Amino acid sequence: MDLSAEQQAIINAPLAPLAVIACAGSGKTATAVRRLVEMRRLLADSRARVALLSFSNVAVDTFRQSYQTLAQTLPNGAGRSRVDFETLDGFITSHILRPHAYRTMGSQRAAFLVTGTEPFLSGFTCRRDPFPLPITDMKVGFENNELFFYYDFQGNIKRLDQNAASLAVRRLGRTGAYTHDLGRYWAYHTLIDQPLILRALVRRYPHVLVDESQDIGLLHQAILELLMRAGVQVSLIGDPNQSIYEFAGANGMFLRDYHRREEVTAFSLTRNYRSRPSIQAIANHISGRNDEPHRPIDPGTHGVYFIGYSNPELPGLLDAFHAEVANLGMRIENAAILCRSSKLADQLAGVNEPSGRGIVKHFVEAALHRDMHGRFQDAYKAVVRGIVSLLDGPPQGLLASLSHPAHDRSLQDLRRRLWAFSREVETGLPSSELPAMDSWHPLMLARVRTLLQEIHQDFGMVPTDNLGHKLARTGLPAGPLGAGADLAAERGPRIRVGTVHHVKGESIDAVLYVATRPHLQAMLDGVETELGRIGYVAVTRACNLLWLAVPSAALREMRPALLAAGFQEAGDR
Ligand SMILES: Nc1ncnc2c1ncn2[C@@H]1O[C@H](COP(=O)(O)OP(=O)(O)OP(=O)(O)O)[C@@H](O)[C@H]1O
Repeated sequence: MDLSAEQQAIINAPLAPLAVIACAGSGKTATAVRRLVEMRRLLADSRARVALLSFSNVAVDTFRQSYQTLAQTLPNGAGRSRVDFETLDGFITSHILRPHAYRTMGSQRAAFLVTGTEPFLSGFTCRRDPFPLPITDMKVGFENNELFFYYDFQGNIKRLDQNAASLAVRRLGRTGAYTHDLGRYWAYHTLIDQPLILRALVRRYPHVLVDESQDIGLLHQAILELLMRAGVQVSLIGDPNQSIYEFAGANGMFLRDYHRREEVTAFSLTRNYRSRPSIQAIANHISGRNDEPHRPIDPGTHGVYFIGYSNPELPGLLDAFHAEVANLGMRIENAAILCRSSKLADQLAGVNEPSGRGIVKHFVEAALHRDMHGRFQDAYKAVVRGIVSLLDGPPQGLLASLSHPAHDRSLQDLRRRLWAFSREVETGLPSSELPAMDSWHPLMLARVRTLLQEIHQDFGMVPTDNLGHKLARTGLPAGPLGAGADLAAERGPRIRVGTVHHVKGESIDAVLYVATRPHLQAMLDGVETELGRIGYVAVTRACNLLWLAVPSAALREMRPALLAAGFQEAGDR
């Protein structure tokens, strides 16, 4: 790869904290992993380790694989294996929470994550008027160097009575349980209460590199600040204009302001390797930046178009996009239809509300995810919810541990068994194309019963009584669960539909972004708001073809601004 001068400068910078602000498609992955190799070269035989942290397991795996190839250039014995790749939360969990937090929590057992649906949590609430707040709705903020408890009221922060909240959190802490937010709270306090742990971490990881740093939340920042004060050199790399997790306390400010610190050196990446110049021009218009396209101008039929839609016309618009992708010789697996909300994504993908009642609904949902939409991960998670609901007093934390693969390796075998059940039509969850009442239901019941017996025998987890009653067939249709499944099969593979959040970090050949009027307005107004940044992320995923679907009712008013931004109107090709 022919690296740019900007990329080289970052890779070869001295061993010190860096702040790298990069535009979309600028090769952050390639740069960060090469920087890591160079850091390892500079550290030579030092026993110190370097951690490269990101926010998704996919990103972590990409870094790991890429490093394994590139690190071949390091001399033998240069400590090349002393690097760790993890998600930021994974790092906090494996180095602080799991091994050490129980002492600070006053618990007799190792800390464990809960998803929020575990029945025992109903006994944990925080005093609040007029109704107590479930502890799972409690959030932790960070202001003026202090943590505080609050809850979200229609998008606003409402501070809780701090004493009452702290009492509730400590009571839950004594059981060893934590929610995502409370996990970070306990990690922070563990580092303060147990300075030996902090010192050991600094010795082990004197250098930490955080990719996608715009996603660092306030509590993550609080933990990183403790590590930095104790001596860890932290480098941040990311794009503040792609900060789309504000609801989780990540607004990109930590990254944006990091270069102001005395010990930090600022760098930037301003060349987009991903998108055609016409797409890059729109990205510049939205972000107010002047980033440079790497790819040459090429007039072909690919490009950027807007097109009006009304709700009844949406299926036709999706078909037209599908046809255009095929016409241009692109692969449909490299195309995506994106929107802001998961509700609209489900509607566009044709996901129906699952039929059936109670626990049966989980299995119906799983079968539909698998058979109609090819969403195997979602199918697995629905099966996990169904099976855990059928266990009598399941081990605490089981639902969360099974749902988040990275969190607990001891459950590998059970996870495999549940994966097999959720995938295998012949031996596990039956096909949604069977008549639901008379064929799918009895088969499902018999196979769930067998699976529960095996789980009892092999893992010691006892099933509940009255399985037949809990898995009654009430509310199931006489015909197939996925009415229309035959039709879907006949139409062949379809372009995937998802939210913008789902495709963060990806390069996608052809993108159709289905926007509402507020989404469009926010995007055209720039990247100051989160909604505007979501539009920026959607646009900058596209390599070659970008279609923007605009509500017909807004077309007249928005046309001038869309043309000014660099879009062409679809009919004008
Ligand atoms: N020097 C280079 N020469 C050619 N291609 C490059 C170079 N650097 C990176 N690329 C390519 O650019 C593409 C985009 O890179 P990458 O996905 O890392 O971008 P990114 O900065 O993470 O983008 P985003 O933040 O928008 O997800 C990749 O296909 C990568 O291989």
